[in-house]
Amino acid sequence: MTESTTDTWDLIIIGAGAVGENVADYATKGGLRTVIVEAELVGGECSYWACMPSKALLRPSSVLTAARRVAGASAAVAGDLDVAAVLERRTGFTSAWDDSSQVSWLDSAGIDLVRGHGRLAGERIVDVTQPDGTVRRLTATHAVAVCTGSTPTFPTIDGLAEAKPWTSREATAMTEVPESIAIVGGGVVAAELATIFRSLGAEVTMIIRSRLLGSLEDIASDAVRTSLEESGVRFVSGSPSAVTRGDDGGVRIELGDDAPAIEAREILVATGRHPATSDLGLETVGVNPTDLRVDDSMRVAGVHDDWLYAVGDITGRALLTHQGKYQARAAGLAIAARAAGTLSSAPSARPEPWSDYAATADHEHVPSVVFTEPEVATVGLTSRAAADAGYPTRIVDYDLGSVAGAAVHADGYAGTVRAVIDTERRIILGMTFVGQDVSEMLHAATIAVVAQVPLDRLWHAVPAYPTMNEVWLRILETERYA
Ligand SMILES: Cc1cc2nc3c(=O)[nH]c(=O)nc-3n(C[C@H](O)[C@H](O)[C@H](O)COP(=O)(O)OP(=O)(O)OC[C@H]3O[C@@H](n4cnc5c(N)ncnc54)[C@H](O)[C@@H]3O)c2cc1C
Ligand SMILES: NC(=O)c1ccc[n+]([C@@H]2O[C@H](COP(=O)([O-])OP(=O)(O)OC[C@H]3O[C@@H](n4cnc5c(N)ncnc54)[C@H](O)[C@@H]3O)[C@@H](O)[C@H]2O)c1
Repeated sequence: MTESTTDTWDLIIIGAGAVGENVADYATKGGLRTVIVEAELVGGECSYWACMPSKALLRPSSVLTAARRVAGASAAVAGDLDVAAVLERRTGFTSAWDDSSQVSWLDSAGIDLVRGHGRLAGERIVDVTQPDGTVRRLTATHAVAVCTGSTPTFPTIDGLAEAKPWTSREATAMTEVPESIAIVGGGVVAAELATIFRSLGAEVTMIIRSRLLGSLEDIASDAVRTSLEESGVRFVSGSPSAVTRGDDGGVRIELGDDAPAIEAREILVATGRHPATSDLGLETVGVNPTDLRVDDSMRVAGVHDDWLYAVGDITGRALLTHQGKYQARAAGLAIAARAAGTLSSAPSARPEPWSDYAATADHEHVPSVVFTEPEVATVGLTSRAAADAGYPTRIVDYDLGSVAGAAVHADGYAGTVRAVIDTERRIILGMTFVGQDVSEMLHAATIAVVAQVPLDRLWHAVPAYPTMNEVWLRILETERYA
């Protein structure tokens, strides 16, 4: 990539994760001259330490499990996973933590790159501390977008920092599988990594202080916990009070209250993430780093002249790559349209909901997949969230295993589908699918939920036989007749 000599652009973006890249792409297509500032690798967390390597590590064991569930195929897979090959395939997905191909993409998309740590230093000004220590001042004529992601949250536990705990970064980049690992936390990161470590042969202990995957429907969290337990994962209730790393290199974790201590080779902390707003200079432009608020075009509230945007994990709205990229499309288009004068820049002018300039679906229409065994695919509101929001609801559950397509898919297929129905408007507010390979069934539900397709029209969306999607018909029949 050729080094740019200018220091002024229409739009400056801090953070070249998937989200920053998409803001840049859409704004550039809208005619803006755009630069992106990146402190580590272009591509961000998802490409190198999150979505891609974790899913690459999970896939081999799902394929093996799937083959073992089909008589006739199972005999052909007598062996175990080839751990070295699994790790090597993972490394391929991260391009061995080399971002050259993503840098080439920036170049081809006409987006400039400045490497270094970016900090706001006043209105539309970003100071970049470059790898050689020099500071380069960049100025934006229209807008700055902060897309710096999120960082792991560490609980206060005596000795934790000294014990050098793993986070999802060390886990997804591991070169050897530890013989045992204790995982603190019961969210998505913990559940997916427990699945990975167990499938690769580690002894796994999960230390959870509340229900596993507690934000999901109980049908999902119960199924994943049962499956992890059946695979040999040990569950311990509580939260660590102290951790020490011994001379043998292993860790000892105290839980307090006379509970027996846990010993393992490594401790992995997966207790949530928080917006990466520290050392970003937000306070120089009057924004409290712990209270960053955006409208649906991702414009930061309370900034003089309304030139600052925040997009992706940094907003804490939905810590998911696809949702951050969706916000990025809205923000990139809104920034370009405001620069062109085709969209109002007035602080009071909120973008029209469901327009190109608004990330409206963030509020009640977010899809996500937990890639455990079984998989959990969800969109929209859970039954609890729908009730809390005051919607009149009915829950309709259906046994996915009793659908003909599922019986063909895997012998003894086990799974459940839950629809949360708004009984007044007769639309689906949320859906949860639990079972093998349900991730690929999610998008039909996303369309139904986002488009608010009436149940009586969904009746005419005929699922092909014999596929697992026939569960849609069963859900609608149950809603009508049961
Ligand atoms: C283990 C794990 C697995 C996940 N799996 C999935 C999944 O399967 N599907 C899914 O949708 N989501 C998944 N996620 C969530 C997903 O990774 C995030 O939602 C996504 O990466 C957020 O993108 P982002 O661009 O906002 O932030 P990031 O990807 O974190 O990018 C931010 C970028 O900003 C840079 N940066 C930060 N501060 C500065 C600064 N001051 N100056 C310059 N550069 C800076 C960083 O180096 C980084 O490159 C997973 C997360 C984890 C932890
Ligand atoms: N497949 C995916 O899409 C995927 C995969 C991984 C991560 N993510 C995203 O990353 C985000 C972060 O995930 P996460 O799992 O790190 O966070 P989380 O907020 O989902 O879960 C944190 C867990 O840690 C527990 N916890 C917190 N403090 C604790 C303590 N002191 N002791 C014991 N337990 C404690 C909480 O009870 C909770 O179970 C998620 O919101 C998710 O959107 C998505």
